[in-house]
Amino acid sequence: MNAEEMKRAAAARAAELVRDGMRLGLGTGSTARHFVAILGEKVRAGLKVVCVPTSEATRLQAEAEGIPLTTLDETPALDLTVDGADELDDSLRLIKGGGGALLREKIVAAASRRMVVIADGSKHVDVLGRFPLPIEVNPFGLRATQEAIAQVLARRWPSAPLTLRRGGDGNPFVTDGGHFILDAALQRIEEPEALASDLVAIPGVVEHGLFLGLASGAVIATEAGLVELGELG
Ligand SMILES: O=C[C@H](O)[C@H](O)[C@H](O)COP(=O)(O)O
Repeated sequence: MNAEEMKRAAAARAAELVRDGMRLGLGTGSTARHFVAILGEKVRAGLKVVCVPTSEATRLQAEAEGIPLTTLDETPALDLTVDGADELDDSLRLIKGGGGALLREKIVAAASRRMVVIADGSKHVDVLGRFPLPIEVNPFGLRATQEAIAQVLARRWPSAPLTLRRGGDGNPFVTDGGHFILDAALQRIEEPEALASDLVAIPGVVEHGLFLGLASGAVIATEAGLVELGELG
């Protein structure tokens, strides 16, 4: 199986968890995209669900698929969110935000009774951190916030690069919420919980890509087949 086939296989397994009447969170990214496509097929075949998308990109795809959408204002509690991840470890701790959707993804995951991660085997790691950690910041005071983050990081990572994410046009990448993203190349995050509390204490930090205690299960597609972590049902 190539990477896309693995993503599709993980998404198809997660789609089996969906029941009539469910309120769903729809993730963002190339893996979640497969889930939304499969869900669209089921909806067109008669499945009744309402869904909250975690990004404008996912909202557009879901609309095109004919999936009924709602908002967290109308539907503040969800049954299940299915989303991809940039990295996950055996304890279902995640790094997310490679596509810049981390803020809405975290709000939606936190509003869901269950969050199931879908990924190909390359995302499953022993220690988080090889994927640069996305940190979403308010554009106001960018440089001051960047320096405050660098000081916090320097306690454990004396020379970790902290880079403002840019789009293809060279301008700063802007999230759906109108914020910027700083990517921290940390390589190994031995204590993600400690780093998470340090980051949220910095004014100007809107959110970070460490998802801790949010995922309840994962479906990981490997060459040898599907591996399930945690609780799916
Ligand atoms: O902001 C993007 C999201 O956190 C994605 O879920 C994550 O980047 C994984 O995306 P993909 O499935 O494309 O690797």
